[in-house]
Amino acid sequence: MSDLPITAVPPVARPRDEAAMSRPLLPLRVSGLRLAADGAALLDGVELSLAPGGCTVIMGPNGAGKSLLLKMLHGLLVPSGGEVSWNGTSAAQATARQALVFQKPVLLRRSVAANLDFVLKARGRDRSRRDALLREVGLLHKARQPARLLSGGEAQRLALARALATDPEVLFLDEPTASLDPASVLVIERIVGAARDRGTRIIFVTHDVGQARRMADEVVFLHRGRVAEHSHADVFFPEPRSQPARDYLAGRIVL
Ligand SMILES: Nc1ncnc2c1ncn2[C@@H]1O[C@H](COP(=O)(O)OP(=O)(O)OP(=O)(O)O)[C@@H](O)[C@H]1O
Repeated sequence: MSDLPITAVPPVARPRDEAAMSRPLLPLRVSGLRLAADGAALLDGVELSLAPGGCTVIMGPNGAGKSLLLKMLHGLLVPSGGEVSWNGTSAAQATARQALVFQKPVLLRRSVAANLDFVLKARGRDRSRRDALLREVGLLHKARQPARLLSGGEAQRLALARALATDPEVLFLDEPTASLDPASVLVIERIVGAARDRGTRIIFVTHDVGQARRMADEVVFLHRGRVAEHSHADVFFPEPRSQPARDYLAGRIVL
């Protein structure tokens, strides 16, 4: 739990807005989004519109605000100003229809299978899907093994299966392959790509330019807490418009 002055959204029950629940979560509109701590703006004036479908990759140098933006879009942090609207639904109310996979997966100290059983039961999903999910991420043969014995790549695949078990409309990934070997990276990318092809909206933070090229339909480039560029991947990689993005892609230090 952070002791920093940023406010996490309290886990309180909110009244169900039935009309909002039946609408798809996209398009997303973010306007004037600001997050401040101790008087310093960590995100400022963030404007962003995301259409339904596809994969948006968020890139930018260390400390640009990528993880904070993801957490605010997912309704885990309260903005200091501005608005996040998922097709008229607030970020806090959209959380349960989304999933977030972190760089370091947090797994239950139970078997691989029990990690999925827990989520399927908690979300009222069909528990017979468990084996199909484990097969999809190549872990069916490890179903009875304690999750704590999984390798880093296997643990991340289980975290991804757990996220997909909730049938999220939006899947956020925050550097999910940062410590994995190249083969595991490609496995994760294949699973995420398949989810995208089934209609899950993907929002993916990565520093890996090769991965961004493979995954992105469009790129949001953050710099110093602001959106420096938001372009289609076919435009961003060959001809980035902003100087920070040009420097970043060229491997130059971006401050
Ligand atoms: N709870 C917090 N309170 C105050 N400042 C914070 C808090 N969390 C993050 N920050 C600061 O906000 C800035 C943006 O952090 P964030 O984690 O979003 O960066 P990032 O773009 O994801 O970076 P990286 O690529 O290094 O993961 C950083 O300067 C960080 O130190």
